[in-house]
Order: sequence, then structure tokens, then C-alpha cells
Amino acid sequence: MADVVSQAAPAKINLALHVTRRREDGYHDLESLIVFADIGDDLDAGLAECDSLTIGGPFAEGLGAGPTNLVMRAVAAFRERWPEVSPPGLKLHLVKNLPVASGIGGGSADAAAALRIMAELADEPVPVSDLLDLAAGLGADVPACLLSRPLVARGVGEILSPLPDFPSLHITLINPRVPVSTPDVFRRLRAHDNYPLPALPEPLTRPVQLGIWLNETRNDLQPPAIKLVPEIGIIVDELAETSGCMLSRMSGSGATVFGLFGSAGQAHDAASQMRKLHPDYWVGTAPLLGVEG
Ligand SMILES: C[C@@](CO)(OP(=O)(O)O)[C@H](O)COP(=O)(O)OP(=O)(O)OC[C@H]1O[C@@H](n2ccc(N)nc2=O)[C@H](O)[C@@H]1O
Ligand SMILES: Nc1ncnc2c1ncn2[C@@H]1O[C@H](COP(=O)(O)OP(=O)(O)O)[C@@H](O)[C@H]1O
Repeated sequence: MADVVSQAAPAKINLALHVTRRREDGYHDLESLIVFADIGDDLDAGLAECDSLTIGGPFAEGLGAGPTNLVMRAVAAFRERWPEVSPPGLKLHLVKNLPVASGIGGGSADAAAALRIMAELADEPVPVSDLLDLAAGLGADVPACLLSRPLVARGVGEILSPLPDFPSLHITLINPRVPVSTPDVFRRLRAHDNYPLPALPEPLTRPVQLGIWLNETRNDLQPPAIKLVPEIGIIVDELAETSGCMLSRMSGSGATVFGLFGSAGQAHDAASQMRKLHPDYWVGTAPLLGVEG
């Protein structure tokens, strides 16, 4: 085995998110087209006597490295489920590049990366379906992050339909550095029984097909999030005006807003404009990951 194994934890973006039902347990059923970008956190692991976690990177501050960190929760959950095949202790290091509580699933992506590392270092292969079940217990977005490829998620995120094809696209991400509380956004939601996602074109290979489809969709969490953080609405409008922007919308429960572009040049130009307008905001740009993950 290599001394250190690494896993990327790519940002999750909800290109469309429809809230279709309020459930008895207080959660809401969703239908969401989720994609992943080639930008995110990085998790390294080396063998050690016991599990430990250190955190570095631009968003490390204020994020605890103890047992409640999603990386440590994922490792503990894997050990509990598969004690016989789990590796000995792991010395883990997380480089936190993504803003925390920002609608792009950084914590979920970190948990998924930790599960992938545990599976890679396990003495025997563990069934993917069991790993997905374990992931669902850690958070609604963790199963999707485990796959890290374009997919439609239903239920609260545990029912996944990976897409067979997806156009090549670039994304610009803007976060006003205001964390948003997911429960607060759901609490402010007015309608709970919105119509589901329309059927996706098959095959889905051209950006224009996706653009037309996205125009018929929404993020139902965007209006309540804008009530909490008005900057979100301003960013959506500003990004929509940048050259080549196919769509600007909030991801997840916010506050990160994305712009979708056909080329890396357009995405970079939009990022530069947004940096000029808001020098204190976090701005990232990257290609989307394709169906190979
Ligand atoms: C909104 C989404 C969309 O991908 O992304 P993020 O904004 O977190 O990135 C996720 O569904 C977030 O799922 P997750 O991150 O697990 O949510 P939690 O923090 O567990 O949820 C906090 C609270 O929000 C409400 N909640 C959450 C998810 C859901 N499908 N219905 C809900 O009603 C519930 O009141 C819950 O107690
Ligand atoms: N490794 C982690 N990275 C980010 N947040 C974490 C992590 N572990 C635990 N958390 C907690 O999970 C919550 C949600 O974080 P995050 O996944 O970044 O949100 P979102 O899905 O909205 O982007 C945060 O409030 C944070 O305190």
C-alpha cells in the first residue's frame, strides 16, 4: 500500500431542486438534478495506531476536527459496520477549500471521501449498495457525493438515478461568505407540494438541450434563502448578465450561487467580473465532472 492515499471531495451543485412533499418525519421529499465540479476539498490518509484528523486550507477556521466532524463520523460508521475488514487507525488530513454550510455539500463530500478511503484500504471489497446505505445514514447528500457524477436524486437524496450521458460544461461559483442554516430555509418554504422535475431529454449530450430543460425547472429553496440572505438574489442577477451564462441559480439551501457556461474562458471571465464587483466574496471556477465521475 502507498504511504498516503488521497481522495478528492468535489463540490456538489443542485442544478435544479424541486421540493415535492412535506413528510410525516418533518423532512421534505426532493427531486434534484445534481452535478459535481472539479473543485473541492482534499482528504489524505496514512496508517497510524488510532484515528485522528487535522484540518488545513482556507476554510479550516472554526471547523472542529473532533468526533462530530463528518470525516470522523464516516470513519467511525464504516468501522462499526465492517469491523473485521476495516484498516487499523488512520491519520487523516483535510484541506478545506470549500466554504462551510454553503449549499455545495462540502461536509457531505468529505464524508463520502472518507468512506471511499476506508473502502480502498479495507481487507476485502465492501458491496457498493451497502456503502450507499451507510452513506445515507450520514447525511442526505452523502450517497450522491459517493458517486460524484451527474445524477437525479429523489426522496431526501437516497434514491439515485445516475445519468448515462451529460454535456461538457463549466461552472462559476460565488459565495457571499454568509453561512445559511438549512433548517431555517426549509422553515421559510411557503409551498411544499411543487410539481416534480420534467423528464430529461435522452440522450442528453448538448448544452442547449440542458439549457432548455433547466429553464423549466427551479430551486424551490432559492426564494426563502433570499429572504434570509438578500445578497443571494443580487449575485443571481449579476451572474445572469455575464457573457455566455446559460443559467444562474442558487445551489442547495444556499448561499452559494452558480453560473453555467459552455466554455472555460466564459466561466473565468464571469469569475473575474464577480471578483471585481465583490472582492470579499469566495469565487471558484471549474469544469463539471462527467458521467465517469
Ligand atoms: C438542501 C440540500 C439539497 O441537496 O443541500 P445543502 O443545502 O445541505 O447542500 C440537502 O437536502 C440538505 O440535506 P442535509 O444537509 O442532510 O440536511 P440536514 O442538515 O440534515 O437538514 C436540516 C433540516 O432541514 C430540513 N430538511 C432537510 C432536508 C430535507 N430533504 N427536508 C427537510 O425538511 C429538516 O428540518 C432538517 O432537520
Ligand atoms: N468536514 C466538514 N466540512 C464541512 N462541514 C462540516 C464538516 N463536518 C461537519 N460539518 C458540519 O456540517 C454542517 C453542514 O456543512 P456543509 O456540508 O458544508 O453544508 P452544505 O451542504 O450546506 O454545503 C456545517 O454546519 C458543519 O458544522
